[in-house]
Amino acid sequence: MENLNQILADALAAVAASENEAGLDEVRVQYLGKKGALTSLLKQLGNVAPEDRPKFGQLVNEAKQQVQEKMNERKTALAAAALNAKLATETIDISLSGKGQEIGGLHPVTRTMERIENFFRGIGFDVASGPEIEDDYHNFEALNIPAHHPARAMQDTFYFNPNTVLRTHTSPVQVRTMENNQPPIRIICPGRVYRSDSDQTHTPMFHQVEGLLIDENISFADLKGILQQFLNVFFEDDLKVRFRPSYFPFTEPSIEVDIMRTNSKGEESWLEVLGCGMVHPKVLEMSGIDPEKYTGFAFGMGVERFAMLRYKVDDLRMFFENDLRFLTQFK
Ligand SMILES: CNC(=O)COc1cccc(Nc2cc(Cl)ccn2)c1
Repeated sequence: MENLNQILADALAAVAASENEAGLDEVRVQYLGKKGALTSLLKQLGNVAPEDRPKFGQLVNEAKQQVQEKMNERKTALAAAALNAKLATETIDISLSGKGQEIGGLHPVTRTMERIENFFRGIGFDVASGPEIEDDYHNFEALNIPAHHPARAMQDTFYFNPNTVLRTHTSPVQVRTMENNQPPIRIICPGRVYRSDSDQTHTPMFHQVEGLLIDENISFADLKGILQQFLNVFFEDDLKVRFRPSYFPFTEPSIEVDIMRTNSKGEESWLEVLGCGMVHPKVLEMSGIDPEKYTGFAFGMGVERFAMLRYKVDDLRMFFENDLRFLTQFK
């Protein structure tokens, strides 16, 4: 009988000492299995006096029952511990500060284009767009740029083939608008343009906004008034503006517009900011608009140039390098 008590004590100690379900199962096999220590005791029933056999059998079964109950408790405890351990690795501390969602911002060139657009939308212009891959006619000929004109040369223009180019300005959008609409026409055409000469102050792709206003009785005074007002609003200053004679094949007269800049030492200088002029009668005529009935003016400006002036950026390449230290300043 003391043998049974010793085996029972060992079994209960083994259950309590089991670290995991596998260990617990080994204890089950060791004590309750077919060849288990407790089960084996029943095989020794033959050695027990007949009158003691019922009692002995009962004691052994009670011992097995006790071990099984302890094993069930231990199995439950081990499972709970395993679950808590797993949950502990998956807990999220909701009191931690969030990663935060960075808000984006617009590119300075985009901001400048929208600023220019907003002014002209405000005085009744529509915004027109068109293809960046253009045919020779819409990019040059319709603008009175003859075949031998230097602007058509390869050092300025990207050619796909003799008749297909990357547009060198957004004027073709204005030509297409004139071809498809009769006056009054009031549009601005912002967009990408391409020039094959690239160096420190020129990039092969840059942005322009051109404008076109055609109606009856449009005069040079309208041109001056609207562009003076645009420049004052854009630069938020009552600027001194100079309209200087120039030449473009598509306007007559042609004008280059300068604004007066004063540097930190108070020295004044004229700075060219855009070109404009009264639309050449031949350009109107080629696009189906009667120059005897209608007159108009047009202008063109480089967006990066305006962005550099407004944001005091001194290197054109900054706009294209996507350096976040530069771009995050414009959020
Ligand atoms: C950056 N751009 C500049 O310095 C000068 O741009 C200019 C100047 C004068 C006129 C135009 N555009 C234009 C368009 C048509 Cl459809 C007819 C006549 N003119 C663009």
